Amino acid sequence: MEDLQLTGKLVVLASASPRRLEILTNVGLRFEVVPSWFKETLDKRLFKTPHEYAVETAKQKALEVAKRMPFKHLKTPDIVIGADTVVTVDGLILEKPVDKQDAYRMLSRLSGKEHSVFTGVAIILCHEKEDEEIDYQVIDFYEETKVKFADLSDDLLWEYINSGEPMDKAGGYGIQALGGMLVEYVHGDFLNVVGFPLNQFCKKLGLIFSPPGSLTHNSTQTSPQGSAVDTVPPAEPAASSPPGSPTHNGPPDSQGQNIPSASPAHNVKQEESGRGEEEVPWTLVNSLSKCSENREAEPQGINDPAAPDLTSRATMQMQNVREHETEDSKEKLCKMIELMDGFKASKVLFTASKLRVFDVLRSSKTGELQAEDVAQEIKASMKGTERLLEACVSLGLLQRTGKQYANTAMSRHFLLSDGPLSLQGYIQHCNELVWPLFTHLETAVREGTNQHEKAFGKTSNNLFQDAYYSRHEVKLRFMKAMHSIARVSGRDVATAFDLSKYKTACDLGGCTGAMAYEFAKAHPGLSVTMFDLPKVIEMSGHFRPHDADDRVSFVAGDFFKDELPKADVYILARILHDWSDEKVHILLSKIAKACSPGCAVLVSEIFLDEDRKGPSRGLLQALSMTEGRQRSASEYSLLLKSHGFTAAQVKHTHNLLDAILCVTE
Ligand SMILES: O=c1[nH]cc([C@@H]2O[C@H](COP(=O)(O)OP(=O)(O)OP(=O)(O)O)[C@@H](O)[C@H]2O)c(=O)[nH]1
Repeated sequence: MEDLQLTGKLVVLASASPRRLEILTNVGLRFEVVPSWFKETLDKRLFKTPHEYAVETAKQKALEVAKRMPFKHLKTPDIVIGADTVVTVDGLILEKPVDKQDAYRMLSRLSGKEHSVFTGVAIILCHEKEDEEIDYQVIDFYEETKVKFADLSDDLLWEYINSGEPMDKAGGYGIQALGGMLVEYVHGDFLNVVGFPLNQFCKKLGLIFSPPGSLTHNSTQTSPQGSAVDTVPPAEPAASSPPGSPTHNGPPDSQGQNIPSASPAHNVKQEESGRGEEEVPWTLVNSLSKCSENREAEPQGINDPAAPDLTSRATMQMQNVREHETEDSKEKLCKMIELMDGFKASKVLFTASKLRVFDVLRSSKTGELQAEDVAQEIKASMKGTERLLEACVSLGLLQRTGKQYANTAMSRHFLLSDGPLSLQGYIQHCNELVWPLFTHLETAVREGTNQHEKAFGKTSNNLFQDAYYSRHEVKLRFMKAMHSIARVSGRDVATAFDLSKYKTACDLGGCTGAMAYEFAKAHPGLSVTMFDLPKVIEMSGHFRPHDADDRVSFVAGDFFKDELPKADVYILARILHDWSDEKVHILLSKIAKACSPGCAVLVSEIFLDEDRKGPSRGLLQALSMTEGRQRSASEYSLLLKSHGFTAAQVKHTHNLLDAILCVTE
């Protein structure tokens, strides 16, 4: 851990893939996610091999983010990671299917055959120079994994396609989930198929960042798979470029290039978000990088002399099947236990948050405390505190070394009350408002009504006027909840679409203004008016950021009754789900009247899958709704279309809220 050379560096994953996020989070890498806007449209015919295509796409994805961040996010990353996964079969490169028919074409081509999965990875090291220009060093590599599919009937394929799983996956399947059922064998790195070759990535990181002395820097490292280092001139546009184009100073995947040592060239930056320590198990990473030359010795499968003979392979396969079946039923049992205990886990999180356990641990000198010190700080019993802390450890909210408890990276990220991405406001809302409503779920289901009266002893005809904004402390709590959601999801929503042609925006029901500030930050040419009830506006000052942008202004009014401020783009973030279709029509018709041709409406909500089978976050939320309903992207698109807003672009942000943008003709 002391060896860390990533300490204080801003590491960015230039990917919207939730799998890549999970793989890298699981190993303790601390990073920000900035999905790339690079369109995967490189001309495949220009590449001699599929892996060159994947590597170049990965590189362009990462470079686009590395070059955008200093302007759009006003900070320069130190390291940007991009990746691209493709499947190759019959000389074709398969990416993500565009629709169900495309998924069918892909999967029926894969049926009964072995195919290759290539993931290209690019690691961009950004060096700020004295003249404020930035140097980009590119280290890229790829990994190949062979996968064999069983013979698949059309019925099975369609059942699988209708599950919705294939749509955002290279080759149209997800090996980590239902798609695993289609697979006979995998030769090579499993995580490479899932979208990120973790093992080789760690080796590369080890070579780049291992501390001086433990490895020789700038010596020639031979990589088992293609690995190249380029330096990209700072003025290079992030446009698509085939191999050999000016972004390359060397061949696209020539082997045996130098791996630069990034550590000496980097200024260590300490960011407010607490990127002070890294939790990557560096000893492991360093040993992996040292082992990389031994890779060829691993048994590769059927043609490998080191592989077991046929008889023992058959026995092993039978054992695998049995183990798989037992594993499968164990997995189901685990899922059941998780569901049964889910409410306890939520309540542990709520209680630890309410008692300020995470803040208390952070405030201690060393960042760690023993149970008795925590008990004293939170004014609770020793026995109860110890149980709570242990439960938190089991849930990944805390970590314990000996008797000392400390926050995990996840808690530091989301659970400190003053963190930029703090979810405390929303957690408190869940504890104080949603939890009591859910204790009456059975009656809510029987009666089809919201249980506000049962839970809080008050009838509410208008949830906002009668419940959320009736008392000062309840209003503040509700505003804090909305604030934390807007802070966590705001940047992804604000950057979901190119809004550069618009000059003014109006965030309707924007509550504390957090979303409006994110839009202003993301779009330097945009002025944003935040429009909400007078009762809300009078308290929005509590939430004003220190560096508040004066392009954001606040106007009080009721969007159902009052005239709307004029704007080129109307933002409805987390608004429409609260209302019936009838009320949504009233609001949209008011917006349509205020709009001139070319104006846009951006709706940000949890989008239900088209078959309404998920995401469960949206469907669970619906259970405590009053007159509103959760909708899919196409339902929102239809509502908007009926008021003349067409040409819908949908963005699944993989954050708390998705977004759809529609424009008037
Ligand atoms: O078995 C699996 N195979 C592939 C995947 C997922 O498929 C996609 C591949 O697409 P791509 O590399 O273009 O990445 P995107 O999702 O578009 O995200 P970027 O923003 O990085 O371009 C990838 O998500 C794999 O994880 C899978 O899940 N299982």
